[in-house]
Amino acid sequence: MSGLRAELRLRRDGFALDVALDVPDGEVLAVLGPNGSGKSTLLDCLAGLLRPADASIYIAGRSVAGLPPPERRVGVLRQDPLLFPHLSVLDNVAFGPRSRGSDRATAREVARRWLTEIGVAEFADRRPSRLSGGQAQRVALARALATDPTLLLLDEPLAALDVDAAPAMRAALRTVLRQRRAGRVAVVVTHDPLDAISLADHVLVLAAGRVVEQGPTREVLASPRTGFTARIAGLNLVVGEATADGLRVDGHALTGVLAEDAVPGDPAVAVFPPRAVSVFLSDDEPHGSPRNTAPATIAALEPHGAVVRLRTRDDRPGWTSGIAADLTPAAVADLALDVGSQVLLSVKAATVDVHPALRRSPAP
Ligand SMILES: Nc1ncnc2c1ncn2[C@@H]1O[C@H](COP(=O)(O)OP(=O)(O)OP(=O)(O)O)[C@@H](O)[C@H]1O
Repeated sequence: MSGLRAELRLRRDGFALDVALDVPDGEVLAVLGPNGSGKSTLLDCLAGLLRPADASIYIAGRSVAGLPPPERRVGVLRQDPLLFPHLSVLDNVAFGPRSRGSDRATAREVARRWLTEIGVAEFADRRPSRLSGGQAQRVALARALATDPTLLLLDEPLAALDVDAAPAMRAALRTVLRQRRAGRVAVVVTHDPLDAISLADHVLVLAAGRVVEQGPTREVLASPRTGFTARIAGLNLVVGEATADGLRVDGHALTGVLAEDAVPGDPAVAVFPPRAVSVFLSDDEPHGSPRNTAPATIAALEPHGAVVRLRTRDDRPGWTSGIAADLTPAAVADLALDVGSQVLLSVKAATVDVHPALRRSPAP
């Protein structure tokens, strides 16, 4: 048995955590949930900082529930990089392999390799006080990886970074987590559905200490069953392959804005909000951007606050399958829309963000 498998029950005044999870080897789980839902508590249990009596945790087939943190082979990255101020960047990263028995030269070689991998090798000789917050956080990621953890725990690794520093860290996380390295599972706590989409194979949503949703990332975020997930997701997600100017889905093009690290030919996901989708009758002249206009069939029309949310059937090739669009009640009446109506959907290219996505099957 490999991967991560855990069943945890913990009680403390006014709060109970009750979670079962199972992450296959090499894969990434994103943990989402409102404040106070138990995300950090879950990570602390996995790391061994909390050791509830009622727990079974298997990492790579090894039972670790009774083990203290250093014996679990778990790497942890928190919002605060917590680097040793008196050591150079290189020695901060070499510290893990050193304490696991590597000699100094080998530990430094491992450290250098990870610093290079994460793109921060140029800071090897600096003290942490001379790093920006974003650089320090990337060094902390290299430090967590240099211990060769079988479980990598990331607790909101982007939350403390400002908007300028976050992209480099996000790219570093994508590089590392997309390797889908055999013998390693990663669990990342995040508030950002885009990070869940681009980093994680599976999503687990916690509410008040319990799992309220769990499953493949795209399924959970595309068909949210709870209000919380709907609020954080609430976006159209179209999976395909990146092109030079957008996404290709089943041979059909969707023009959009490519994220910096999206590579044409690689798996990608296009993301756009329901309010960015315009709806026309099939026999109307196409409006908006003709490039992103394609036919769809209405599957459902439901009130959604002040608007009507339309969903399309997911039975045709291309990007218009299973899409949500928000319309005013007046527009629904004007167009005489009903379930089964044939319509044209149009979405402006500028509102379609194309992000790298994970490959469907793990790398060999
Ligand atoms: N050291 C502690 N002792 C007692 N209760 C705690 C402690 N830390 C957290 N709690 C409580 O445990 C519950 C879960 O907290 P936890 O920090 O795991 O949630 P979270 O989902 O990580 O929240 P956030 O998104 O705000 O970080 C909360 O009710 C919190 O008040």
